[in-house]
Amino acid sequence: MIRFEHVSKRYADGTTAVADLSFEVAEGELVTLVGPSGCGKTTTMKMVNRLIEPSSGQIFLDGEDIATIDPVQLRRRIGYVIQQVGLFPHKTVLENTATVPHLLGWQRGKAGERAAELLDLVGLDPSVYGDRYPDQLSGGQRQRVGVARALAADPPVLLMDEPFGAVDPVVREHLQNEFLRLQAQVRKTVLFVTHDIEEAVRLGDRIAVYGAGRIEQFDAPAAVLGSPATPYVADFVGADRGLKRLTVTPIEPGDLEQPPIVHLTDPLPKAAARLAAEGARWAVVLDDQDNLHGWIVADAAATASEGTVGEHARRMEAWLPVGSSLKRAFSTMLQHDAGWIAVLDGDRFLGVLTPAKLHEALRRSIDADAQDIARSDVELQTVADA
Ligand SMILES: Nc1ncnc2c1ncn2[C@@H]1O[C@H](COP(=O)(O)OP(=O)(O)OP(=O)(O)O)[C@@H](O)[C@H]1O
Repeated sequence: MIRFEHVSKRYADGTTAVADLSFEVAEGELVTLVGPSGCGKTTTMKMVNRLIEPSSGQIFLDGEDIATIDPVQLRRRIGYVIQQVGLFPHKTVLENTATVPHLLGWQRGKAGERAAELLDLVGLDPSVYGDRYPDQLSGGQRQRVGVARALAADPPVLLMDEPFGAVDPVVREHLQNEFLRLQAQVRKTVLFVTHDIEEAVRLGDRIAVYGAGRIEQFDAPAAVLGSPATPYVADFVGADRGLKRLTVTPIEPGDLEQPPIVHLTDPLPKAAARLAAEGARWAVVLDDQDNLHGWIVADAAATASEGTVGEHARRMEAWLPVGSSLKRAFSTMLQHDAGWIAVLDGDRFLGVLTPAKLHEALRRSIDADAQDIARSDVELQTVADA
């Protein structure tokens, strides 16, 4: 969808911002460009919508050399979101969102409808926020309007330059998650600039790690974290790779423990006997449809001689869908101050993740990586020997 072929940019003062870049972003793929300040990320991005012209090389959009496309026409095919958002202060949120459809000459009503639809999509109720002005919004809400505006004319490509850079870490994580959900729906081809490796790992289908003016590694997040291509990447990714692996390692059914299970309608003595027989201190409580309700502790079950489990069960709020990252599991545990969390497949209870199991899963993931690295070393050695 977007292809760079030997692209370089030298500014008038002699600064080489990027040199000989070649890479490709597939349709519907989200590629993050990550690297320290001044390494050429923004220059790369601005060459795609021709805010900056390359000194040499070619960039193709859907097979077409963008140098041959009129810049105004080109920019209509490309949504652009920047950190400063750049909303018009004297226009309402709805008018701001409808900017591009207006420029494209859409009927007023149609443009307004589209803008409202987009605001809804980014989680802003148009009936609440549509008539507000940008200074009546929080920083996070302004960023959402920026994303809605970039998507309004339904461009196939989205360029995002540190779009969540100016908000605090909690709002940032929120916006990242919302954006991932949104991207799963709209499947745009996205180039996303960030200097934050965590953000790059969380959002990117693939990551381009920039050194000074060049890409040091272009790979899937797990590969960048697990087998950095150069010492520079290893250094940039950081020494705490184990922690970062939390982000890319999913909870798998095999990671889960199976505690005793009782049902809401079970008589208490029966549940108590079950717990005693298994030597368990607590059991998971399911409802009649086998959906998660909560848990019951052995003491509560043993001291009451009548009634049902439902009368003594506690609700369980700490749960996650299977496949969620270990990082989410960890933060859910902390947030609920829970010693374990329930893992579900849809509504179906699969088992529980405990801190010990979480640690095991993390170890497994790091070890698998180490083996991968060892294997690729061996392969390189074999090639060198041949
Ligand atoms: N108009 C310009 N004239 C001269 N040099 C420039 C110009 N714009 C950028 N540069 C230089 O080109 C290099 C790459 O800049 P660029 O903005 O692409 O980096 P970046 O990776 O996006 O950095 P940051 O994360 O700080 O935004 C830097 O050394 C910068 O100083």
